[in-house]
Amino acid sequence: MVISTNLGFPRMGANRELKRLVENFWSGKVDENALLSGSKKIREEHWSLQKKAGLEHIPSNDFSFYDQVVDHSYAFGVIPARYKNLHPGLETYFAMCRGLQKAEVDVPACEMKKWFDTNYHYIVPEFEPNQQFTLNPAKILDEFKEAKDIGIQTRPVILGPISYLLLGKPIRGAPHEFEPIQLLSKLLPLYEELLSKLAGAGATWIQVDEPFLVTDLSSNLKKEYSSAYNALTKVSPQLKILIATYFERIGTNIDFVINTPISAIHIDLVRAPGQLETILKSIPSTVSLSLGLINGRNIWKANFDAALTTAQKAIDTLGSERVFIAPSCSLLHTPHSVQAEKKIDPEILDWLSFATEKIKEIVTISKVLNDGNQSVQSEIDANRKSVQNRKTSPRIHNAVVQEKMKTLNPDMFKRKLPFRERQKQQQKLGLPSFPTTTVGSFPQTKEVRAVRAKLKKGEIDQAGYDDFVNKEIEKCIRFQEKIGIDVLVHGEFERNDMVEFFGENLEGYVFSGNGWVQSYGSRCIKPPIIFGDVFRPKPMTVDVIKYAQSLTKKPLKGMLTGPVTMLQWSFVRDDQPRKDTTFQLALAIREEVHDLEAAGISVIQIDEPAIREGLPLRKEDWNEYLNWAVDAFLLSSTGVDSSTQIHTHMCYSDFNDIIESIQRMDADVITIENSRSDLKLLNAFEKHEYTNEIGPGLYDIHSPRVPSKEELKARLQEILKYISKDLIWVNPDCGLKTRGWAEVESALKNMTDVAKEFRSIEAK
Ligand code: MET
Ligand SMILES: [Zn+2]
Repeated sequence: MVISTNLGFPRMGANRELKRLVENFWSGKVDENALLSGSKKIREEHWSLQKKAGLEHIPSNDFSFYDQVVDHSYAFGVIPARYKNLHPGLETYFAMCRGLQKAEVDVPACEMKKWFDTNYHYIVPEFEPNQQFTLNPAKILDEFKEAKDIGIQTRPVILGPISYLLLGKPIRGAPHEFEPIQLLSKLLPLYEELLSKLAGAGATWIQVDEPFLVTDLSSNLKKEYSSAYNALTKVSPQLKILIATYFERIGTNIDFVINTPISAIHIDLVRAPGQLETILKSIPSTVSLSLGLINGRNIWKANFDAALTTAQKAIDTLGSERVFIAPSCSLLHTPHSVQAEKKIDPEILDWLSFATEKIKEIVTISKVLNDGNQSVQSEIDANRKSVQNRKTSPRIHNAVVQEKMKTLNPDMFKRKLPFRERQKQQQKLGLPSFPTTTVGSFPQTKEVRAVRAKLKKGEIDQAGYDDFVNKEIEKCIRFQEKIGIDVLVHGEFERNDMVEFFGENLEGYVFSGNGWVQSYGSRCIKPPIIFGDVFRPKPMTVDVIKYAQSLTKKPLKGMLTGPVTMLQWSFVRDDQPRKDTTFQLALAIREEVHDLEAAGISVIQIDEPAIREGLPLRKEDWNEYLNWAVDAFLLSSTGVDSSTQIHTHMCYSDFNDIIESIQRMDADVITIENSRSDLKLLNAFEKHEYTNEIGPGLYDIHSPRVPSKEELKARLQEILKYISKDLIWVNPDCGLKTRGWAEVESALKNMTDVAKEFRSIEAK
């Protein structure tokens, strides 16, 4: 008999109840008791929902008030010294997550980082070389008991010791040679104690997540891994350990695993279906295999027939007793349920499956494998019909797009002239040295958002809305002219979000009403869904940009979101390679670029903030990705005259390892975020002799602080050490939409003054 299992359920609740609960707790609207009882209710609902669906291995401790990694830090006493004087309990916990400012206390939050290649962010643990660990297992044990109290035996989920340590960083000032993994032998006894307590409470299976097993690990970790799992498996004869890997193939890291007496291993067969064969060959006869068949990171219905074929292959080799059916990873990365979707077109809605539906899929597949089709024949028929309909629907396949894709030729991926010659032609823009610009958005004030909400509710009409936006644009332009910005922007007031705006204007996209996914803490995002061939039915930004340009004699920069970012920040099709979808997006943007140029716009920015986060987890896969990602950018940006200046923008700081790809993007100007990290990263541009123009963010827009002129001068001086002065642009490090006007005015004024000062020094 195969076993139906889940690796983790989204925490927020059907209507983001958890978000509201913790936010109300933070603002003092509800007390700790209300928080605890409210969250207990959410957990119970989620367990019951999975139980009712017929799922056998139901996870516990997949819940968190903020993030599962910070929960582990709290459970093992990994609390940085700066929080030690706070009240133990929730005050300390939330201070680590979000900082704390109250009478006499002012502590910043811990660093937050992306969870592997997802859009979920975790709180980075900080380890001291002589770190002391203390076990505080209450949360993990209590949640197990809570479920037991309502008659549900759960499989607790914990993060394995190797991955937990590898996710962390040394505290600031720790000696160079210190690496957190050196703490393993000290941490292990606490993991053993935790497991023994769980066994004591009645747990029989435990899921230990070791996602680092899908990354390139040094072989000396192998010893650490063996000693860790040899110890953990000895804790209790009644406790079986499942090691969970996800997001990529386990590869040769399987060697780490198979020599330890674990009871089961989970593999991601959605991301890495090819690994099944090898694993079936190497898996020891005492180990069960958990098949990650249902996509835990996307929103499409599973293809039952395909999943059943794969599962059958595993059963043929291992026997059904040793096979689990599972999602590819925790369902944390999918929304709660399609039940709440009232507005999505019914044809498309029928193709979707969120977490609740995915649980049912897992159960149905398990039933077929165990008892044959009889009891679930109607589900199988419905699934076949839906899968078939999606494959053949005219909504998905657009002949015009397909034809266009066939006509792509190498000339569409390069500018007509090399950068140096384009640079000469772009002198027509009449820009001074140290030209100033911004990254695009200006403050999205409460008022701007309120007017957009009114439009959505039908309280004002489109003309009224456009009128309002036009006035904002005019104000924004007058302000930029007044302080002497050289390349102006319109301010992006008409855009709710840089991806959603374009998604709404392109065909092939659909938007959920309630498809929220946790991004960090209580923050959720609702990624657009790309379901079909993408195309641009009509110009998207030309009218607004033309209007903005008509207000000024200075060059006005047209603002677009790049193809890779459009892809990365959406739920994407699983019926064609990501590359193909990205190229369709690129073609749509290329057409927009063309129309902007024809409308007289001679500076166009195509933002690609997400290009780096698309990097695969395995280094050997980087080139393939970077090749098509850069090609997509080139396809979107190169159809212009040499005198048209193409800008791009990226906001992250590690440029070193992809600098050659950035060079290949061949944007005339790139503005980058670098003000939060130090300027060392500009080394990348110097060392690799990056040839095009660069605007290293002169100040950090993520803080309301107004940088002084002295500060800005010092930074620009520093930048001059790395980048030759004829290539330097002066700009903030990202868009200004989250800031208030007062700060923006002062900061930009200081920035333009400093640029002017540098020009006049140079003139002398
Ligand atoms: C996350 S990058 C943001 C770029 C966009 N043009 C903006 O200014 O908001
Ligand atoms: Zn940015």
